[in-house]
Amino acid sequence: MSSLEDELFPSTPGKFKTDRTHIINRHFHRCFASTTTIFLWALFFIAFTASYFSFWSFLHTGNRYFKASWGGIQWEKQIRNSARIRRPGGMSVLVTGAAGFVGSHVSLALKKRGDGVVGLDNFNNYYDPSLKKARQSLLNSHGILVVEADLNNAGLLAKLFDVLAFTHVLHLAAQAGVRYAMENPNSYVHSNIAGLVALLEICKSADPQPAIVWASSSSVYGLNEKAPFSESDRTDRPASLYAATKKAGEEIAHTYNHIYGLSITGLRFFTVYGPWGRPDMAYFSFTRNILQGKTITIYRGKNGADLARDFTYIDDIVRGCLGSLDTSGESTGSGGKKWGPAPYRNFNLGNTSPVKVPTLVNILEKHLKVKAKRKIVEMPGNGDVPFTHANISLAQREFGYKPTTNLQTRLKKFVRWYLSYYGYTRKDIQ
Ligand SMILES: O=C(O)[C@H]1O[C@H](OP(=O)(O)OP(=O)(O)OC[C@H]2O[C@@H](n3ccc(=O)[nH]c3=O)[C@H](O)[C@@H]2O)[C@H](O)[C@@H](O)[C@@H]1O
Repeated sequence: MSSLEDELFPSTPGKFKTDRTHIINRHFHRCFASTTTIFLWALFFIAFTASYFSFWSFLHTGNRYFKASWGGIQWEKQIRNSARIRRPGGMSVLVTGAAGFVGSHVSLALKKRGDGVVGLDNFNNYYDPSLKKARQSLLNSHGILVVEADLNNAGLLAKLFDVLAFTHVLHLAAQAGVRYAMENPNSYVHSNIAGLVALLEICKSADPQPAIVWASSSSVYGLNEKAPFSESDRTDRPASLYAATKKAGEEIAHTYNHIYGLSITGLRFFTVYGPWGRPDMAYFSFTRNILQGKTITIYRGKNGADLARDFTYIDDIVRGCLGSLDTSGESTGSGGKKWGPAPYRNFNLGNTSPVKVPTLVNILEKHLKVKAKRKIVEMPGNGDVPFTHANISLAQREFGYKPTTNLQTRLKKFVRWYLSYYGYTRKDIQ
């Protein structure tokens, strides 16, 4: 069977080569006999080389232009439409990780109140990309464009800021997940370190510079035992590479604030849950396994102590993100210099009431009306911390952050979404 490769190359290369050598030699000597001919040949050679190179360079740039999922007049128009501000004093926000759990929720909330939003997401397959695509469709239906690209694509980032002077960047794109860091450490460095620096480099050079709000994590408290966790507590003992990259992110952010005058706010999210959530998280995977009759593994800490998390509902997190954006203050740099100090802030966004993991399972059982098959195992040394507990008074003081929801009632909302999204009917769970 002939393949494309067969068509590009002769099936028996060099077959006639020896037979034709003497004829070629005779032609060669005749042609190069006079200096005029040599001169003409030289001209021909130069012309040929020049057109060869310009042809390849055309192909290269042409390819980029035609194949890229971004760029072009139409694309720029879509960006401007998506970022159009529809309220007085509104903002135009670049949301990275817009097809993610928190990103999609905040993008919608911004759009609904009249701010302009452009999303960016690399749609990686850390978890089912079809869920990310579904979130993207939802955003599209509300007039939000989500550009598919990686943070490390400096050309694209530069182009975005070329097309639009974003007033704010909400940076939520990251390699998430505490335990996966042992499997794929490089993905954390790629997104949470290199990607963050790539973004800050563009923001620092933008004129005007945007204000930045970004997702840090409660995991930066690591082995901290003092409860509840306050922003002034130690964060120099991370328990996972994930936490270490988030902590490094806070230090990197500080550097860009200090040198270039970027206004930067880090949000330490505490185990966020809710509809359209992340399938890798415990509340989500427990739900899936319970419904499928599979055993769930519940980790237990030292001396049989239950693990606990300050589970925080997505709506509270959205309010926290909006509050942070609204109070972010201005960046003070341009042309690689800063003209005065700019805000540098870190806030806990938690719920202030930790819940034990077995209690989370009890609540799910109640809403799902299915008994879980539980397997209790000792917490493996894979980056987990025994508990998290947020002190949120700083965020409360700065922008009135006040979590209003409890796990019991809000998990019901998640379960309802889960059942409908995955096509369960009432009959399936009775
Ligand atoms: O708040 C945070 O800082 C972090 O919250 C979550 O991390 P985590 O709290 O570990 O959330 P889950 O993976 O949902 O785990 C919740 C609890 O369930 C436990 N768990 C998890 C999985 C499992 O199979 N069994 C189990 O008992 C974990 O040990 C943990 O105590 C997110 O995955 C991180 O991206 C985020 O930064």
